[in-house]
Amino acid sequence: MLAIPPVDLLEASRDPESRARQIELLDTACSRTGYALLTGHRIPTSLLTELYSVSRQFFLLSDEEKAAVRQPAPEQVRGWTGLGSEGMAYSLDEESHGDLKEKMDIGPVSGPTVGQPGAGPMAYPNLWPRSPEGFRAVWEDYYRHMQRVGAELLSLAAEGFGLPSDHFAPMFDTEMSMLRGLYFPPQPEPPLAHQARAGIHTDYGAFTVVSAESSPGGLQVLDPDGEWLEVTTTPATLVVLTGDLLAEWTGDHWPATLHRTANPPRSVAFDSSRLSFAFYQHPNFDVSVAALPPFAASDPAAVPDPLRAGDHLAEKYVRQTTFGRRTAD
Ligand SMILES: O=C(O)CCC(=O)C(=O)O
Ligand SMILES: [Fe+2]
Repeated sequence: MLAIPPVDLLEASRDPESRARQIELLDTACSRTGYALLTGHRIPTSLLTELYSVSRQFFLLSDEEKAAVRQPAPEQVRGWTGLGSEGMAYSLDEESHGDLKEKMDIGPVSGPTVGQPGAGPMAYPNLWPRSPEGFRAVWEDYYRHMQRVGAELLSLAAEGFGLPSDHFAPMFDTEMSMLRGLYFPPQPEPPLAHQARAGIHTDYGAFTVVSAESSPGGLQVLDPDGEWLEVTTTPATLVVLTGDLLAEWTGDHWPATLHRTANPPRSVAFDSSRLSFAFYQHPNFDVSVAALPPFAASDPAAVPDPLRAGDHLAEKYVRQTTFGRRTAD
């Protein structure tokens, strides 16, 4: 398959013709390969350097120190969990051993969802580590950039679907997006059978925007022929994946991307660690998600019940964090 050029957000803001070209690239990438590379995102290199630096320092603290910000409950997706604590594949009802990763999650950094349980089970306040210094400021700054990049992607998507540029904006005005830092440590011992750095899954929201180191044992997507394709990541070339809600909105014109994080080859596994940052773009808790007009079935009997975004997200996260349970209790 021919490589699809990256979507360039600077080009998309240049003039109508350049914008149309970027919209077409996004549509081709999302519909054919399930992911797009993204440049022109205007995230300062210095911020990316700081993000990787404070995050590596955090993950290299002892487990006792990191436990001060441990995730409090399965449906409260905030804070740190250690190696083997969750299994992404359980979100698809696939059994696996726990993923060989540590993770740290934050949600919105400002706005009405922060700390308001009434806004849904995922609207919990963030948990901030005391060390390293500067962690919170850097993560908040990066989160805001991700919100902006995510909003720009939704505008391009809407225009590509023949809808007004701001079609999605009201559905994201109290969004519940999430930023997850992932640390995949070296593997001195061989993994168990069916144990990956992150098991096979689709992401649950709208777009996922990933920045990651290009070390061995990285992101792979399943292509339509059933082949696992390596996705080349670097901190500054972002990777955009389409999640479950975009698949619903587009009637699978943009299928939710099946992906996983592979283990490093044994020959380099002893000293091969990897950092990755996934921003999961989630709408407001109570948004009803159904096929948009260009994709809606013409036969009313074929129209499925709309999905409530918050219910879908909460259910998936609980399965992922409890190795398959469907409710938090
Ligand atoms: O390893 C990565 O870069 C992405 C991991 C992933 O897909 C996820 O945690 O949702
Ligand atoms: Fe993912």
